[in-house]
Amino acid sequence: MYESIIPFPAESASTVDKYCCSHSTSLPSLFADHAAWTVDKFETSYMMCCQLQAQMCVFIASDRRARRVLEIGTFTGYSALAWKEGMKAVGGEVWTCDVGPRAIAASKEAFAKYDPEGKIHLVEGPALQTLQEINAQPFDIIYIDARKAEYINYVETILERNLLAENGIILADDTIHLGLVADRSPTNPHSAREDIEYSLQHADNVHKFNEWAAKHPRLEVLLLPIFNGLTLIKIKS
Ligand SMILES: C[S@@+](CC[C@H](N)C(=O)[O-])C[C@H]1O[C@@H](n2cnc3c(N)ncnc32)[C@H](O)[C@@H]1O
Repeated sequence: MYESIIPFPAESASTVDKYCCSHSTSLPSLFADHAAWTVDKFETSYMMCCQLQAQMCVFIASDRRARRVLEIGTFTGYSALAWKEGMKAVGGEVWTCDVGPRAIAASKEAFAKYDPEGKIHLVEGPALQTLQEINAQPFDIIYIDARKAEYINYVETILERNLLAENGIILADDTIHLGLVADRSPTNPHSAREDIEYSLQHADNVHKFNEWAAKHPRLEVLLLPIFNGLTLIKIKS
């Protein structure tokens, strides 16, 4: 039996990633165009999810026959476009929110170009306010990809306001944060990063969320070591 993470040196990991992308259902060309545009315009383009994760969003949305997705953290709109793509057969809609002026401007530009039908709704403002104010018709998928220190509050508000549809799923991104949630010893190569103080702060916040979610009596939780960590959450029936 293999462990859940098979270690690869960085170069092999990149080759294996490309292999997985090219052996998964391909994305329309707009995704490569938009990713390249984001890399060109944003020094923080690493915040955008990777191609394989976008392929996963498309797959999950279509597999679950989702009609309404709520996304917390738009950035330039790459993952929102993936949710829309996954719901194209049913004409589903995405509500995505961001607070950063540059992200808002960039995603507006992207949605004007790639979503002329207006299936993606950009909500401007802090996520917690959006979660408090958004029309409480339930969502089939809620994707959390914004401020790590607020992940607990996001899920608490989702529960309080019944924002998740019956059999709906919450996906919380970046929940192993470079493995630093579990291992910050020198054996983890990321413990020697230049931005280690910042990364450890992130990891602490994510760790608090992971502990809280795993112990929550109403939640069923699966933390997967894919991408930068992805937690699947559903409400116990
Ligand atoms: C990791 S990026 C999102 C990436 C995007 N989901 C994608 O894959 O293309 C996180 C985004 O969350 C936004 N953000 C951070 N704190 C926020 C908050 N309190 N409310 C709303 N958005 C926030 C940031 O401006 C940033 O654009």
